[in-house]
Amino acid sequence: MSELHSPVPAQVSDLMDATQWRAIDGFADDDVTYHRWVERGADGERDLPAVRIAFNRPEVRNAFRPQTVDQLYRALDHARMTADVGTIVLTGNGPAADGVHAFCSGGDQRIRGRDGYLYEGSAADAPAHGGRLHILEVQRLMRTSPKVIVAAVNGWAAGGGHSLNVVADLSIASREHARFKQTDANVGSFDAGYGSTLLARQVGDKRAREIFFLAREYSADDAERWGVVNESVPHAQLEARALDYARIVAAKSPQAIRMLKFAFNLADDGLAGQQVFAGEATRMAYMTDEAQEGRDAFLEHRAPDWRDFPYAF
Ligand SMILES: CC(C)(COP(=O)(O)OP(=O)(O)OC[C@H]1O[C@@H](n2cnc3c(N)ncnc32)[C@H](O)[C@@H]1OP(=O)(O)O)[C@@H](O)C(=O)NCCC(=O)NCCSC(=O)CCC(=O)c1ccccc1C(=O)O
Repeated sequence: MSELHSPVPAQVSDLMDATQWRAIDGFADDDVTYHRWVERGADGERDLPAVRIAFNRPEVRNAFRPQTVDQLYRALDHARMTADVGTIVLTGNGPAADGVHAFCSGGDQRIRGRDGYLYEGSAADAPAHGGRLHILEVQRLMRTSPKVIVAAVNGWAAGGGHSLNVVADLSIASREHARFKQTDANVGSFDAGYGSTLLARQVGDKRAREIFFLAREYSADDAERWGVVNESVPHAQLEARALDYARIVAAKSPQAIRMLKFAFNLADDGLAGQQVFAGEATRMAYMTDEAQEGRDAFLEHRAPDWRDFPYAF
């Protein structure tokens, strides 16, 4: 436990209990906020095994522009590489000035060019300054991250925001404010990858077609019944429930959790999924005396001695 308390961060959302979080150094971004779960007590402060990543553009229902996607990717990747983090809570800040809550409403249609979404202002000089569609890179990172990603759907999940909920490992929705609508076809877009295919796995083929083809709004309770979220909870309890999930995940074996996540993904992700699963299997193999003998024999310029390591039966 650290002796010092970090400053209590700004209250970025109605649901965030700021006393349970600290800002993470080097991430003073504005389109996305990134916080580490902490426990502050009389005897100091300690980090707890979850982070909170939130869209922070409530005035446009948390739509993402290229800068938003860059910041989201950077935070997710930092969380991926933080060894004592088991769970990533993905949510939206708000509500907006009109009182409406949003998780994410997908790509920002105001800056959509002919070949993708365009950077604005000084960011327009970024190396990849043409049209971007890199929320798909975020989706892939969500799949390959060994952490459990919990979507805390606090309001609108529309278009590409609907797809992010689909890609998350677990989802909880605000009973009063979460609303779901797959609007891609309304605006000439189509998530023909995870957003549609995994959705069909979750809700069944006919229902997935209905959600995409008809783009009708549905509620948190519908989402729970159909299997788009794990549970619908009272709005005020949303983030606390996500942290309950984080607490439960933290009580499990980290190795078992990541092997299970990658096993769930393997068939749908094809060879790329097999590679991710196999990478973890290789890591486990490296931990054995047998693999160490292979390495040592090479370094000692001798033939490996495998006699202690029988072929399995
Ligand atoms: C979410 C709504 C249903 C909410 O409706 P409502 O509460 O009535 O609010 P509004 O009055 O509509 O909105 C308030 C305010 O916000 C602005 N706004 C909302 N959403 C967006 C948005 N996505 N882009 C820009 N601006 C937005 C809205 O204009 C209002 O502002 P005013 O100034 O007051 O006018 C409803 O808002 C809604 O339907 N929103 C649009 C949802 C949508 O169609 N999203 C885009 C879908 S396509 C997509 O996400 C593509 C991205 C993607 O994932 C992808 C797919 C395939 C390949 C690659 C990619 C990729 O990498 O990007």
